[in-house]
Amino acid sequence: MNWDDPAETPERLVGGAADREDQAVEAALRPKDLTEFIGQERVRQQLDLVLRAARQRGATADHVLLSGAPGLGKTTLSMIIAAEMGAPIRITSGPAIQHAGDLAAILSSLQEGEVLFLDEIHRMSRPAEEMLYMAMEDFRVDVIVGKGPGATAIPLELPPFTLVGATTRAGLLPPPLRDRFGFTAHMEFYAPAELERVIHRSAGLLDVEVAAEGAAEIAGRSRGTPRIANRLLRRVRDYAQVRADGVITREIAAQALEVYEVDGRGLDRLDLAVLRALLTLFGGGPVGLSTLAVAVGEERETVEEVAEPFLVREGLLARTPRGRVATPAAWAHLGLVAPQTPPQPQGFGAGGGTGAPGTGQTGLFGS
Ligand SMILES: Nc1ncnc2c1ncn2[C@@H]1O[C@H](COP(=O)(O)OP(=O)(O)OP(=O)(O)O)[C@@H](O)[C@H]1O
Repeated sequence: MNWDDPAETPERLVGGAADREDQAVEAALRPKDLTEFIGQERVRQQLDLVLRAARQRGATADHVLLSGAPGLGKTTLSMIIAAEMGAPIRITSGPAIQHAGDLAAILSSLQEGEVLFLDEIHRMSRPAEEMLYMAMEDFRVDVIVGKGPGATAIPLELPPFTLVGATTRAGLLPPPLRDRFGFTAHMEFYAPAELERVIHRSAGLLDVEVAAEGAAEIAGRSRGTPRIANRLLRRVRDYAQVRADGVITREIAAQALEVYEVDGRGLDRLDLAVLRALLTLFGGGPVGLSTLAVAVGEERETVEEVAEPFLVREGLLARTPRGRVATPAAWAHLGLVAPQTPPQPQGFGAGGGTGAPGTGQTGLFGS
């Protein structure tokens, strides 16, 4: 199962990728200029300078690369760049550009100064990527006409434009592409206080009354991600409307998120299942990834790519050469006591094993 695919997992409240409802409502919640954009102070200041300077020179802004996890505001920032430059914006993504011709068609139809937002730029095809090098540097592309020995390259001049590339994996970009961006910004996860501001702002726009402690309660469960904060806010709003008087207090937020199975730290059912298995079935590890996945009844990739990154980030789980290991914080979070002497690994290498030792899986994961 792909937990970040909205079609497959509409119920995953703490996934970073946008689900259908997010896509429908996000436009209304997006900050429209840099002053409205919350947090990311350094990125904001640097970008402000880049854009102001370009405006003063009457020039098109330099190409911008934004990297960071899903839902941190890369699309929002690209729209703000266009708005600040008074320029139109064209939005596309790496997977949508599979042939160089697809890119040539987009580039040749850009207006002067237009912002081209290329999401998931690391997923573009190689020929398109190579075409982009020249377009970014010289505002020119060579369109190849014909095939084989008779093929000819016809140079095509482009109007100056600003490419805003977004990627969740800056390390995957080939250096020649990375080097062609004049400004690169890495977006960090948001501090709880910043997420509280995001929640108050969104609550205002959605016409929902939220108390300071209610916003703090939601912020603490939002995994440092504005998209998740906005999504949890909408679910808590539903609960407050149906079960209370519509006002989001700390109690209402906590009760609502318990119903939706998002715990006080933002862990959901899958995260907790992985952690609980690691602690109760394997004494805190080390245990191989495949064994852990079997124990929670999930694919290895799901555990590795969906649950683990947040558990590692939160300091609850460590990946070691001998397998996955729970940290003291994990024991504390589940209210369990770590065994005095860590049990010896029972033959589960990092590459996998065959299943939980003797304890069986039905009690914990049978439902
Ligand atoms: N700094 C911020 N201040 C206020 N709201 C924000 C901020 N950053 C993001 N948001 C909100 O979070 C939502 C998601 O942001 P956005 O779509 O820009 O994320 P993204 O990084 O482009 O995600 P993806 O990588 O999935 O495309 C937006 O609707 C926006 O309202």
